[in-house]
Amino acid sequence: MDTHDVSETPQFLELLKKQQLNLRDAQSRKGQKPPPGKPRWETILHFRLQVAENITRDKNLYYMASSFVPPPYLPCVTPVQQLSKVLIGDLVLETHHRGKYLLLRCVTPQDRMTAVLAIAEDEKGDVILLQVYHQEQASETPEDILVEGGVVIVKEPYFKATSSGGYGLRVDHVSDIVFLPANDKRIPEIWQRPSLRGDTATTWKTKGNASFNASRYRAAIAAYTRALDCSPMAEERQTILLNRALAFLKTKAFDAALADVEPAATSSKPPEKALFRKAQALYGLQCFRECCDVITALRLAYPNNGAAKDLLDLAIGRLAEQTYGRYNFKDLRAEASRLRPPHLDRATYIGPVCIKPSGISPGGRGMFTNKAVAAGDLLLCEKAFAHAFVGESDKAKLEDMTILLDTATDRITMGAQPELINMTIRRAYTNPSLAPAVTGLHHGTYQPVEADSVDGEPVVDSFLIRRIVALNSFGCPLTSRDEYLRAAPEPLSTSKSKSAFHSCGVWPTASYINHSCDSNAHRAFIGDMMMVRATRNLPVDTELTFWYHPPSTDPVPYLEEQRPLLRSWGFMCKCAICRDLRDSPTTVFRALILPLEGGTVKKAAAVAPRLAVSELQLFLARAYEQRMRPVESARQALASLESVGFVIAGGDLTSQPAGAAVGGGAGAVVKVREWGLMVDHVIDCWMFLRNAYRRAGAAPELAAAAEGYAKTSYRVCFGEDETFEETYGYFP
Ligand SMILES: C[S@@+](CC[C@H](N)C(=O)[O-])C[C@H]1O[C@@H](n2cnc3c(N)ncnc32)[C@H](O)[C@@H]1O
Repeated sequence: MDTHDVSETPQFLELLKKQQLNLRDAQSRKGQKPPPGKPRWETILHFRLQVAENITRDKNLYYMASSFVPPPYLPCVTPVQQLSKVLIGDLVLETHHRGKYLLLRCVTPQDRMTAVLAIAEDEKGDVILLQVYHQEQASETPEDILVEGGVVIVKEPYFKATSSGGYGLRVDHVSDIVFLPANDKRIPEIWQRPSLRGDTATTWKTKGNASFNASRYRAAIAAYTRALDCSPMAEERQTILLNRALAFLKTKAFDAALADVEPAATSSKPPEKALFRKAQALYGLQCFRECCDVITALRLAYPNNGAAKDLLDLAIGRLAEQTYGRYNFKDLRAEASRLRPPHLDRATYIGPVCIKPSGISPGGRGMFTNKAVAAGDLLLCEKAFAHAFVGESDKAKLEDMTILLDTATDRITMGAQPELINMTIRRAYTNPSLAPAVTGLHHGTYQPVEADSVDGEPVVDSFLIRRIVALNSFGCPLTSRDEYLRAAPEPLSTSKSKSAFHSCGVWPTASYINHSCDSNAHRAFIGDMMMVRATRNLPVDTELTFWYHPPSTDPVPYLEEQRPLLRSWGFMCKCAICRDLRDSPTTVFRALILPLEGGTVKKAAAVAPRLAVSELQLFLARAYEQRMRPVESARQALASLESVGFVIAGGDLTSQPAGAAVGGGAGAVVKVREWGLMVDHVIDCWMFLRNAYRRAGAAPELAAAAEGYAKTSYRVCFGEDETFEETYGYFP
């Protein structure tokens, strides 16, 4: 939703078509052996040169990367011991070798492109290019994923032509590759490396500590695991587990950290470190109540632990956010402008809503109110499950953005989607307890595997996640308020350029909200937090909707309006605005003639919101205000609101005799009877009204009411109203 779709840009379309042709060509060789390739030495030398070239590449030069999505295939769910071994020479092209596995040793250092690459050999000495996707990014770890001399098992290997014209193994699912520890019995003798002298729990623990101190957490975890394999005594075992828990915390593997601290933390006299690390893991998993309980116990037993007090303060703050939706939005804004990426340490609040079968999305689910709410109420304030940020500078944009070309769906997007897919896969894989929040989201017709673990490891289907990200991710600005100000007319505008949403994220709870152009909820962003508020007064059990794609403010034909919805999400909207578009004879009639009927706008709420007309009236309200004509400005501002569905009682200045104090006495009210469509310019309409009432010398209640409605609209559009005065202070 709101992602930068470039599916109709000719140069990208051409790239996609070329790739589809290559794929078809490759498919025609399915089942064949590849022609004899370069000799082993040449393959290795060529790859080493490529790695060296990438290391010495001018770091000031950036190219926007492109990434092709191959046809989906399922992850292996058969345990390794039930698979039979094959050799490189047995592989045939464009084939998933189901029921088989390859044992490989890396014979070069790794290279990093979209995937991690290395040349690997089998036991016969044949070599092959290995491409492993969705591993930790270079920004997350200084460690190599494919280590020269390291041995891996590739389950059900997929052998295919590469985009550069060669051949290689492609591993898309994280659980389809097993990194064998050096002491693994499956490693043939010829590949075994000399063991560490002594090979005791203590030597491996010391090695783990050294790796940890060098921030090499993968290596530390592997060393601690080997130390545990050496059957240490109870006390040392506990130390090793607590050390490994800390390394897991560093890699954000909170489930694993929790499992490691649990024996010590639940013992009769839990050590301080065990309780503290348990509390940290619970915080990372957003289990704030449990986190508070553990730190409270820790503070009782160890009252001088200052770090525990700090963590308790944080956890109490998170718990208030999670339980009551109490956020300090000014702080959120300040952090979002300071932090890069703008990932805020905040909790998710799920307000008066529930998930139920939808009345709009056939056979699907939707989100409903579970009690009556008023316009402006907070329904949801959700922290992203994953959020891929694209920086503001041109250099950052080139670094962070990728063109994602999906050969199966013909969809091309520009932005951080490949990074978002990667982050989502990694988070679901690293913390299996969090995975269902994402894997349970809508995924269209994609049929995932049923198993969620194999060989004690989680199975995360990368193509399922790709599909889920395609159907459920949101494009987002750094903050909605700043985004609005960038594009707003003077004097609000801070820039002339209008930015597209290249950053994007996955907010699983908000993903249950279905689309309607005539929506009753609105989303806004501050960093990686999404606020969803009601745009109208809603009774209990109302299905909530917001825009996936905002309705056009220009008069456009119905089918054009539907195109992005149909292409990206596979449905046509049937809301009042769309019905109106479909049934009205011409766009000209809708845009111009109808509103002028009888000199006034036909009661908009009785028909359907008309954005194009509303914008025109807003323009007039502004023009009249600039010419100091409050009566006309108020009339146009009211008309603009009515054109987007507002039903408003009172507030009109026209009926007042010239020169008289207007709007006074018993009739001095302006009251919203029904809220309309919450487009951003609604705030301006209310502010023009407030100014008109003041300038015309109307009763102060009118100006106060108009400002109150402006503030509610501001809260809906930007998620908070704590910056209202700061933003609208310029109004006289
Ligand atoms: C982000 S999901 C929304 C939640 C989804 N209904 C579910 O069951 O999880 C997007 C999908 O919901 C369905 N959908 C959303 N809005 C719709 C609408 N107005 N009419 C029909 N289907 C809709 C489409 O299948 C779309 O691809």
